[in-house]
Amino acid sequence: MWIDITQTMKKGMPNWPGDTPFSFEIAYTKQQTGSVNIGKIETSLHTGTHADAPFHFDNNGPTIDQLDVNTFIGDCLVIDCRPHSIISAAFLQAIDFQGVQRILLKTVDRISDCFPQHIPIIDAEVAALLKERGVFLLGVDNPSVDSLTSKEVQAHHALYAHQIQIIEGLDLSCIEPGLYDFIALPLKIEGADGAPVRAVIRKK
Ligand SMILES: Nc1ccccc1C(=O)C[C@H](N)C(=O)O
Ligand SMILES: [Zn+2]
Ligand SMILES: [Zn+2]
Repeated sequence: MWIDITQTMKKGMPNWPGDTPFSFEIAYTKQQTGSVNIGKIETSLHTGTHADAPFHFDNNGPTIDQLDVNTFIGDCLVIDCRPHSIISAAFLQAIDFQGVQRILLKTVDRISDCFPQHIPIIDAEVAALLKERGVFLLGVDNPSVDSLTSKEVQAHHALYAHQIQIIEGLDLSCIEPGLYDFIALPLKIEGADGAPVRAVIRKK
């Protein structure tokens, strides 16, 4: 059984302060077209469950359409990080990744209806550890891998420097730690800095 770990995209969903909120409307009704309803959306590409492309924080980095789909399909390990406000390399060092190349960090019991005030930050040293263990995808149940006020976005840069792709805004509310199959494919938007994903996992 596949489990959906995607936030539902809807009006009023949590949004990065000042960024474009998500909206969806029927632009042309069935009555207007005489045949079909046609919806349209407007959204920041960093609202809800999404992948960051390196171009998000590096003008020379690849855009979302240029990332390898194989990164986003395969085994993953869900790790419980709940007591920690800083996710350090020392904490992750002790965890057996079981040869898995994608890890998802669960940092909250359930995701909130509101944009969080504080989120745990990921120590920039984590990137080197993950690289050493063969991990190439890091997913979090937060809007960012860096602090909400960071301008340097060190964790983003460190992860990119170690070829580790980022997924943010997962909903791991009812998910127990452990090994899963994972699929979270970003929409193929040319030149984009990120894209929504539909993220699903299945217990191994
Ligand atoms: N949406 C934004 C609007 C303005 C400034 C930053 C953002 C971000 O999303 C950055 C965040 N560091 C991120 O992890 O993607
Ligand atoms: Zn993002
Ligand atoms: Zn990000």
